[in-house]
Amino acid sequence: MKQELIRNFSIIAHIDHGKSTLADRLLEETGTLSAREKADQFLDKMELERERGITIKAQAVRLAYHADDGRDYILNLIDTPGHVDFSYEVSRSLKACEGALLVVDASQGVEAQTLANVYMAIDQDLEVFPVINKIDLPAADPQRVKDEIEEIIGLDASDAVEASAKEGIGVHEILEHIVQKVPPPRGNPDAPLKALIFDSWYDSYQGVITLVRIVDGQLKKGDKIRLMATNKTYEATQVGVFAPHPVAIASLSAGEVGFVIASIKVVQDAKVGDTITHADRPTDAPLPGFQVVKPMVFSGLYPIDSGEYDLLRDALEKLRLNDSSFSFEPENSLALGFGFRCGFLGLLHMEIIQERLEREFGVDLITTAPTVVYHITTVKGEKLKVESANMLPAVQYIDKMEEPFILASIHVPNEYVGSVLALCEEKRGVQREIKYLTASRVMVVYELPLNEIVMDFYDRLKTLTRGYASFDYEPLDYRESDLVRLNILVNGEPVDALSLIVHRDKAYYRGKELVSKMKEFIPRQQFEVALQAAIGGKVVARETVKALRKDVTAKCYGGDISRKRKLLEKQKEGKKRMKQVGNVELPQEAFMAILKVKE
Ligand SMILES: Nc1nc2c(ncn2[C@@H]2O[C@H](COP(=O)(O)OP(=O)(O)OP(=O)(O)O)[C@@H](O)[C@H]2O)c(=O)[nH]1
Repeated sequence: MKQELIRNFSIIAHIDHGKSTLADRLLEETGTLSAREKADQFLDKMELERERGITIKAQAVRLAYHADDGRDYILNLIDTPGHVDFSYEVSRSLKACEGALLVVDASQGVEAQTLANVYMAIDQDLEVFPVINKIDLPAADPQRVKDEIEEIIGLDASDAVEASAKEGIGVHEILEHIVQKVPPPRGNPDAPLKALIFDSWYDSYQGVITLVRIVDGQLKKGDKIRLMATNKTYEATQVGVFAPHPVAIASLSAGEVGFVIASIKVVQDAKVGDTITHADRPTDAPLPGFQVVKPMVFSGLYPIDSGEYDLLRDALEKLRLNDSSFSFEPENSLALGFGFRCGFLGLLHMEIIQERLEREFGVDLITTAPTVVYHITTVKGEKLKVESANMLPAVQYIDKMEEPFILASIHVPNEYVGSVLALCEEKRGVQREIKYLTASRVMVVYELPLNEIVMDFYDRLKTLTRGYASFDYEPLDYRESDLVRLNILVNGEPVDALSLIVHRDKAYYRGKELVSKMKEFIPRQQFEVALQAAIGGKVVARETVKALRKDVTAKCYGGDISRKRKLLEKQKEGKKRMKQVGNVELPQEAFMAILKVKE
């Protein structure tokens, strides 16, 4: 395939601005998708993705396009994840492209997430051109959005395409822009092979499938290949493209995008960002930018029924096969028994995994509140990484504690700036910048402790701004901080799974709020239940759940049996999520109360 007839591009968009809908339109317009497939958005693969309307895994689809200039082009659409948790994957997907469409909702305008990805694309020298989507909406204001794109991002929006992915307006024009504006790839097909892995996943029939962009050289079926990060060699048993279904081809050459199957057993051996070369004629240096992504957020996952421990372990192993950024190791809790401490890229990643465990694998879980990784220096000078309060050494052994900070950018209409600033201050933020992007939109930049973000920051931001704020963050550094371990005691027994690490200034307040929230969730039992919050040996708050007096079904007067049964069933359902702690039954909500504490 001649490189001048290839265009590799991706679509950058804020969540819900219409990326998947537009991608499907492009597939349809180029005849890549059959009528039957149009019913469903093709690019969002997993059921969960479709339900939540978010794109998780990057994918590449080859489109054949007969352009107005009479030539036949190959357009490779490389789909990128749309969430801050997956920004490393986004960066690698963009590396596989020469250009990007910037899709902006004509009624919403530029949002924080759009910005992060668009700057990433500009940094990587991609040709970025705007598409104003959803012009069919009554609230659409394409001119305002074009002005915003020019003012905020500094991109020329004068010939931005005005489109409606929903109604198919502007789709042909977008394809022509891709052909005319995105530069063709330039790689040397005769040089030693350099192929960038920008996605990989596990398939139970084929093993690991990697999506690659050939930067230099050629990759043929049967070639002996080497993955440079692990230095392991394999045979490329299949080479192909998604069009959109997998089609085997003889070889992929410089500039092309496709998949390689090479009997790789686990995704950990074919990490995103790694370089594939030939075993017998290797390239000198791998492609730059390879990173091993590290989990940022940790949480304990425990089966409600301890008999499901093996089931949970198998499910976690299956999920890890497919997701090299997810980690887990066995953990033991006095309160919850045997479970696993799991590491995630961020909160969304965590929710996705938890949901898949319950939905696809049928494991009922108790999850503990998410925490971050703290750096501890002991009095002996040892350095520890601690990701749960229970791993924290006793105070007398700790010399210094550090916590991770992030740089958060929040975009918000100016009427909400006051509340956003108050929230950031309350969350121990350090203000960096407040900037008017337009007359009515403001960008607020704060340095914030990640520990405060994993609690309830995002939900509160959304509530305070009625959903109008958009939020993006990147890791910054570790800073020394005055942190303490807050213990929760149920009838005098410390519940290890409920301990948490908090800033000293907040410990008293958080402890107080926590026990009062827990009180709401813990059903009355045959005896009184005391809930206490303590720092070290010092109790800082106490609440009591009074003993049960009445029969719950007593109010079902008149012997209405169906109603009575319903109530009992409801109770049974509730039981499923109960965990026996000492002699007290705690529901899942009590464990999550930590997250629901408002300050
Ligand atoms: N009115 C209107 N709605 C649209 C248009 N394009 C997309 N939508 C709707 O906007 C919503 C979000 O569209 P998606 O294509 O799923 O958005 P996305 O950007 O892919 O979202 P993520 O996958 O979460 O990144 C859906 O309900 C679409 O039907 C459009 O041109 N006009």
